Amino acid sequence: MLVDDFGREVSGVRISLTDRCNFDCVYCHNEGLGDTRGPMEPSDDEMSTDDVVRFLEVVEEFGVEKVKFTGGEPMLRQDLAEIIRRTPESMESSLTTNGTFLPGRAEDLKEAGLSRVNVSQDALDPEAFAEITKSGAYDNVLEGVQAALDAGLDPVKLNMVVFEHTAGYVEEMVDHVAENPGLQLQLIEYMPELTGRPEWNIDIQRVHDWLEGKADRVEMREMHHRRRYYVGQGMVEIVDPVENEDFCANCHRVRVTHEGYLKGCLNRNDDLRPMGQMTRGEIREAYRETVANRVPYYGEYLVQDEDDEWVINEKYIGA
Ligand SMILES: Nc1nc2c(ncn2[C@@H]2O[C@H](COP(=O)(O)OP(=O)(O)OP(=O)(O)O)[C@@H](O)[C@H]2O)c(=O)[nH]1
Ligand SMILES: C[S@@+](CC[C@H](N)C(=O)[O-])C[C@H]1O[C@@H](n2cnc3c(N)ncnc32)[C@H](O)[C@@H]1O
Ligand code: SF4
Ligand code: SF4
Repeated sequence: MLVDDFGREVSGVRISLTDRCNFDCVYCHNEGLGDTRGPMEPSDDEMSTDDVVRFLEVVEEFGVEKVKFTGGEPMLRQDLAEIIRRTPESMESSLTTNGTFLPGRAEDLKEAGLSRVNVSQDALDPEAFAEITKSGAYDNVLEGVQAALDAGLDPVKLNMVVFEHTAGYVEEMVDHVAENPGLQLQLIEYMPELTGRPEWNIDIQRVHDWLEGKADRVEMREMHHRRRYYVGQGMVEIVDPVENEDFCANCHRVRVTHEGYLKGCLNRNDDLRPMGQMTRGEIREAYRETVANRVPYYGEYLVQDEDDEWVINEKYIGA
């Protein structure tokens, strides 16, 4: 496994398969690429099936153990099951989706080798859901979650971004997973730096404190040192990257954009390496360079000045 200059092994890759989406969530960071999504129109800049598979075969040589498929909405790719089927057997594959296309397709994905799925569901209330996603697909998403459970995808994680529009629904969502075996919940800290709406922010520490009092047991996950709270039959994990040096110090994934650009960090677009029509040997080299240039975003790329403000480390200005 390759290790970067900060001692972080790269054990996983996170691949955005498309920037297209059938939703228009008010907070969407689109995996760091800004709002370039068009609803359903076909796109000619996406990696082909073969490009994705070739990349996975190369990183398998470096001992990468896990791949996460995301987007945009990755299930808009009709070749998703084929990609999963052709993913090297040694790698665990998981998917992050808005869930709308899971009914009727979850079983195929499971059969193709998908291990588990994360479904974005920000509330148990259709009106709040519609306001956030700009879609009327609430029932469809619930059906998608059930289809994933029925297909035996395990676990099925619900992703909920904690921000102004959803804060009032956190308790209900925690109770929901506590009562439903097979479901887990990820409470994701809202990232304002990629959306430009700081006023929607909620202090995630308040949620940690509340869960600490409610949980039967608390664990720390190796990746990102995320805290996991066990409540009833469910597990609630907090994903809190913002201004969190410990989170970045334990970041073990390289990312790939839908056009096939390697990228060392979600929050940075100044280290992109296009794989384009590269040969396997060239991809190998580009991957090595990406890992070699990885830096923890908070704590190294951004550092705190004397007023505790996060500013770009001088080393990286103009680099
Ligand atoms: N800044 C930052 N945010 C991340 C990172 N990983 C996940 N997130 C945030 O968490 C969201 C949900 O991630 P998911 O795609 O569900 O996957 P995950 O939670 O990272 O992975 P698993 O728990 O292993 O399924 C992402 O879209 C980001 O908003 C990371 O490395 N850095
Ligand atoms: C970009 S989406 C891509 C996959 C799929 N379309 C979905 O919604 O699950 C991946 C995850 O990013 C989260 N996300 C998007 N914008 C965010 C933001 N500004 N802050 C925190 N999480 C965000 C979403 O809630 C979703 O769980
Ligand atoms: S469903 Fe996912 S990709 Fe689509 S707008 Fe919402 S968060 Fe973004
Ligand atoms: S370095 Fe930090 S911000 Fe960048 S991807 Fe890793 S955890 Fe996220």
